[in-house]
Amino acid sequence: MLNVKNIQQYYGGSHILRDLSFEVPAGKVTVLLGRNGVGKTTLLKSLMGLVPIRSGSIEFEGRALQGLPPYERARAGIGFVPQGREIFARLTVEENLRMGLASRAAGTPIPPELFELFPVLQQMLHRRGGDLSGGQQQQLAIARALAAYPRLLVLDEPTEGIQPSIIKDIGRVIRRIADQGLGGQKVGVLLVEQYYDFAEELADAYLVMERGEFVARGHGEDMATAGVRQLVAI
Ligand SMILES: Nc1ncnc2c1ncn2[C@@H]1O[C@H](COP(=O)(O)OP(=O)(O)OP(=O)(O)O)[C@@H](O)[C@H]1O
Repeated sequence: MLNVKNIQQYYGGSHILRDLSFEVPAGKVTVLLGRNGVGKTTLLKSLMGLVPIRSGSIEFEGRALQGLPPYERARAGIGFVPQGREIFARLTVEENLRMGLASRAAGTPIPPELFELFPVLQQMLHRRGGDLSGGQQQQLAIARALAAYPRLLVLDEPTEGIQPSIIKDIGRVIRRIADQGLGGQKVGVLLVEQYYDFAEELADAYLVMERGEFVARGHGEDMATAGVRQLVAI
């Protein structure tokens, strides 16, 4: 469903993404691992149109996305959960979720499924985002991305700084979305993660990045035998 071919990206003179090609299939979790600063966030920002690529192609469901602004990529069916969550601290949980509906027709209700996935958000609907714990904010950021019923969910380190019980909840939600879809449609997941055990548990497929290049890739069940933990150990 997402088909990326030969993308190259530069920050000024620094060559950050070096000829990357990969696919993210529907109904599967594809995990991207790598140490700090290898280019994972830059890759996600390139997919979302937040930084320009120099060359290569990004196709989603057969449609070329390169050159389109971020809101059109969101409207095409891609939900993005950025690193650090970036929820609106002064808006309520409900208002944050409504922001996620901005690409849908006016008056579209918040999908009730979101509260099944994250019951805590129902309880906190009228609290300000900034008053939630870090883990609850992360759940809100994921729910906001899901509000528009994306067919591709892109997450940048959702476990960073989150307590273990909420990490488990987030893992269950990611698995459920990949297995059961959302709003009757299949969903592919692209997950950037540094927490190896979480990544291994969820991965149907994996990619390992070093200095802007993929140095290993394969099926999730082969991660242990392929020594991926050592490749990303700090
Ligand atoms: N706006 C920018 N301008 C110039 N260089 C940048 C910019 N953003 C990132 N870089 C550089 O690009 C490289 C890749 O950064 P990126 O944030 O994509 O890595 P990452 O793998 O996501 O790391 P982390 O896990 O720490 O977020 C790094 O060397 C970084 O210093």
